[in-house]
Parts: sequence; C-alpha cells; structure tokens
Amino acid sequence: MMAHGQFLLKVEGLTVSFDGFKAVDNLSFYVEPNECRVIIGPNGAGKTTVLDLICGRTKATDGSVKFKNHELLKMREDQIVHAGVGRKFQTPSVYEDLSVFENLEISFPKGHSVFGALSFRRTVDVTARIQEIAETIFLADLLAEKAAFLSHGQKQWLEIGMLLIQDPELLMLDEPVAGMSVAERKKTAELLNRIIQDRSVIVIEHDMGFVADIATRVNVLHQGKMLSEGSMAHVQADPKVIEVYLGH
Ligand SMILES: Nc1ncnc2c1ncn2[C@@H]1O[C@H](COP(=O)(O)OP(=O)(O)OP(=O)(O)O)[C@@H](O)[C@H]1O
Repeated sequence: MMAHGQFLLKVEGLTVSFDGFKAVDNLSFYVEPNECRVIIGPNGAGKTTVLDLICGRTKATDGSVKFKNHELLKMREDQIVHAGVGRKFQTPSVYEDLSVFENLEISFPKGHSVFGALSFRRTVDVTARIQEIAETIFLADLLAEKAAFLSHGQKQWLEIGMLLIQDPELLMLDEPVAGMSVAERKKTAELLNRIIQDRSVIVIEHDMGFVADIATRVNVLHQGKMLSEGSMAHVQADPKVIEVYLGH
C-alpha cells in the first residue's frame, strides 16, 4: 500500500512543441494506484501525444513525469517499459502466424525468473501465468488458435494480455474498443475493471458509454491543455466540456 498522498504517476507542467506549435501545453495531473483514468477530448487535443510523452516515444520540451518518483522524461523507451509502464497502440499488433499461447509466451519478460537455469521449473511457471492471463482476457479456450483467426476484439484482448504478462503497474491504452461490437465493449469494460485491482490504467476513449463503465476520473483535453478534470458526472455537467466536446 502506498501512503496517503503518494501518487503512482505525477505529470507536472508537461509540454511539447512541434515547430513552435504546443501539442501539449503545461499539462498537470496525478494518477493514484488502482485508478482507471480516461482521457477524452476533440480530435487533435493532444491525447495520443500525452501517452507518447509518458512512454518516451516523443521527447518532452518541458515538464516532469514521475512514475513512483522516478523521472520518466530522463529515461529511454525500453527503460520505461522495464520500470513498469506498458503501452498499447490503437491498432492491434499481435503475431498473426503464432498461436494465442505463443503470443503470450514471447511477451513473457525474459531474464527475470527466480528459477534461473532450472528451465523445466521455469516452463511450468510461465505456462501457469499464460493460463491465468488467458482466462483474464477471455481467451482460455483459444490458446491453440492462430492469432490470425481471432476476431478484431479478441486480437485487442490478446494484445492487452501480452502487456499484462509483463505485469506493468501502469497500463496505457489508446482507444481499446474502437471497432468492437457492443458485446465486446461490455467485456472489455469488465476486463479493465478487473485489471485495475492490481494496477492503474490510462485510457484514451471517445465512446462515452464505455467511459462511464470504466472511468474513476476523467481528463478532458482541449488544445493541449486540461479543460476539465474529475468524475464522469462532473465533466459531463461542465459547460466548457459541453461547448467544445460533448455538445457536438
Ligand atoms: N510528431 C508530430 N509533429 C508535429 N505535429 C504533431 C506530431 N504529433 C502530433 N502532432 C500534432 O499535435 C496535435 C495533437 O495530436 P494528437 O494525435 O495527440 O491528438 P489526439 O487528441 O490524440 O487526436 P485524435 O483524437 O484525433 O487521435 C495535432 O494537431 C497533431 O497534428
């Protein structure tokens, strides 16, 4: 347990400018453990850029991003992953020719096994973890199936599983339910509500019904700045939010 007032992620004064255009402009927010924070806002508001800055894909111009008090802005992308921050991009990138099992297996972090050279024990350990993750992502009955034969929604879940197997403390997802059926959206909400028992999640989302099902708090971005922040009910009732986003 973290002490009161200890945030998992502290974003302060985060700014990036591309040729003088500030895509993210002096943005600050704080994410607690076991939180599902949803970032909403109109096209071009800077949502994807915020995730790119946190995961080290884009270099910030100014500000600070502290994850468990480590400054992420000074770290490389691979170091940020190693520190416990996982990122899923919009389009699923699973290995189509491999099975669900193999996709999860190759995502298992290498070189951290407490069993060291005891490869048999290690295999048992990995297999148990793959089984557990497969159940979480609704694919336990499809472990032997080639990823190519999964539905779009199942591929999205598999990719979430490939991140979960690395046990990140912070997971960032860019529009995870885009292209999913209503039933798949419901199951994805159930999945996110389950995984925040053990970690925090930041999600970019446009589907307000889905946001209502998952968000503990919502950030509304507009022109790279925080337009409004709070519970779903709070931001939905905020006249500024209705004017630039929800009213459209
Ligand atoms: N590498 C870059 N170079 C120049 N401009 C960029 C770069 N990345 C993003 N931008 C610009 O920054 C702004 C914010 O883009 P971003 O993709 O973060 O918005 P978004 O809120 O995720 O939008 P959407 O909902 O359409 O995905 C846009 O005007 C975009 O064109």
